[in-house]
Amino acid sequence: MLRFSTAGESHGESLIALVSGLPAGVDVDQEFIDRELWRRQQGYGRGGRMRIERDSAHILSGVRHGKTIGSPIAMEIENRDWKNWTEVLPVSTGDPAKHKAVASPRPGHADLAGALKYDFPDARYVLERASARESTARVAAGALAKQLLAPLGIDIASHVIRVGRAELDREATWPEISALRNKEEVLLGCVDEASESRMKAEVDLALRTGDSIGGVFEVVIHGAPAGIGTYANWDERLDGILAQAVMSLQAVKAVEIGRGVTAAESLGSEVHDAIGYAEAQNGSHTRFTRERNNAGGIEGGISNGEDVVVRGYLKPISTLRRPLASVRFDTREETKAAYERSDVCVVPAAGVAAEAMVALAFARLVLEKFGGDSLRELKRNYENYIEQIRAY
Ligand SMILES: Cc1cc2nc3c(=O)[nH]c(=O)nc-3n(C[C@H](O)[C@H](O)[C@H](O)COP(=O)(O)O)c2cc1C
Ligand SMILES: C=C(O[C@@H]1CC(C(=O)O)=C[C@@H](OP(=O)(O)O)[C@H]1O)C(=O)O
Repeated sequence: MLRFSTAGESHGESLIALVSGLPAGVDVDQEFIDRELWRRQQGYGRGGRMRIERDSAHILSGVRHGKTIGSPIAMEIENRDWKNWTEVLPVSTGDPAKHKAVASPRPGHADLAGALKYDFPDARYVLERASARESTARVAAGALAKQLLAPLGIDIASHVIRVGRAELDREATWPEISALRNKEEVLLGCVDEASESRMKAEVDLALRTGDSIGGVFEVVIHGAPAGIGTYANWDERLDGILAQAVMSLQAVKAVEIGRGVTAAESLGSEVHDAIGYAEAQNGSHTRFTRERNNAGGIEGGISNGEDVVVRGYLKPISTLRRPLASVRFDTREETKAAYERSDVCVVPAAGVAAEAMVALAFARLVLEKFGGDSLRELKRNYENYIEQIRAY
């Protein structure tokens, strides 16, 4: 079974990703992993921290001569900012006088709920692990899942469809979405220049006014066959599994499959994707066709052979330069919420982290369905099934 977990705090020495259950023989390209980590660091509206970090995964185990060997893979990503925090946040007892309290909880962040739960006098330790710095380790793990899926012809990319009130005003195609990954400069990860400059104006307004902003990203799985996930049991449905994977990311407050949100206000004839039949097209595993994909490639909890489309809705960042009202942890006096520094907009970065989560969730289901202790065995099983689907 493909499993992964992460460890590490935002200003600790490093982050750890531990991935087990990958078959042997999968190519692991260090440059690809680091490029994914770079992509997660990009986007207009990020704070000062991204000028400090230069994320790179150091592979500690499970890979030899550039290929997986079937044993657990541990990766370490250094926090460059750690050296600025060694006295404030030492692992050993240290000097309590050096502790820098996060004295008043930030509405929207984990500060208050976390301090109450773990019985901390302030929120310093809470934000250390609640921080989305953790998503770095997920991206490193997700890069391995992507490298498992690539030889099966399954590819995953994301783009931004909303920042605040500014929305992408046309449909995006797969070639456009996938090409965004090759850009050397990322503004807001949107396929359309005019829409992107409206999105930038939304971020500028938040920056100017000491506010913050959220938005919507879309993750697309391209090239997947029909038949992944099942309606047979509630916890095996592909839509449910992807929703949990994406919702687990910091600041994601809603998940949509295909056009799930607007479907609720539309008629069935406008929503459901009529079925046709034609000769197999390039790259398509089935000869059943759809003119549109409002279902987002999933029906009955099963992939139906169309692109799988998952959207994540991000609330605005919680830390505000012009903070909301809060209360001091120590005296209970009214004050403003804590502010040190912060991102203002993270929609493209969250999209990259969501790609990783989607890749890990999908790779797990692919491995469960097709099995195999080596990539060769997996590919043989997979290609057999693709043949079956083609011949249906
Ligand atoms: C890539 C990324 C970067 C983030 N950066 C910040 C930040 O700089 N400041 C902040 O207050 N929240 C930031 N967040 C959001 C918080 O991590 C998140 O709101 C917090 O952990 C509380 O969790 P919740 O929003 O899921 O309830 C970021 C989220 C993501 C995905
Ligand atoms: C470090 C990252 O994001 C951080 C996520 C984050 C939060 O509260 O989630 C708060 C900020 O941390 P800091 O106060 O150290 O600047 C962000 O920079 C990252 O994305 O790699």
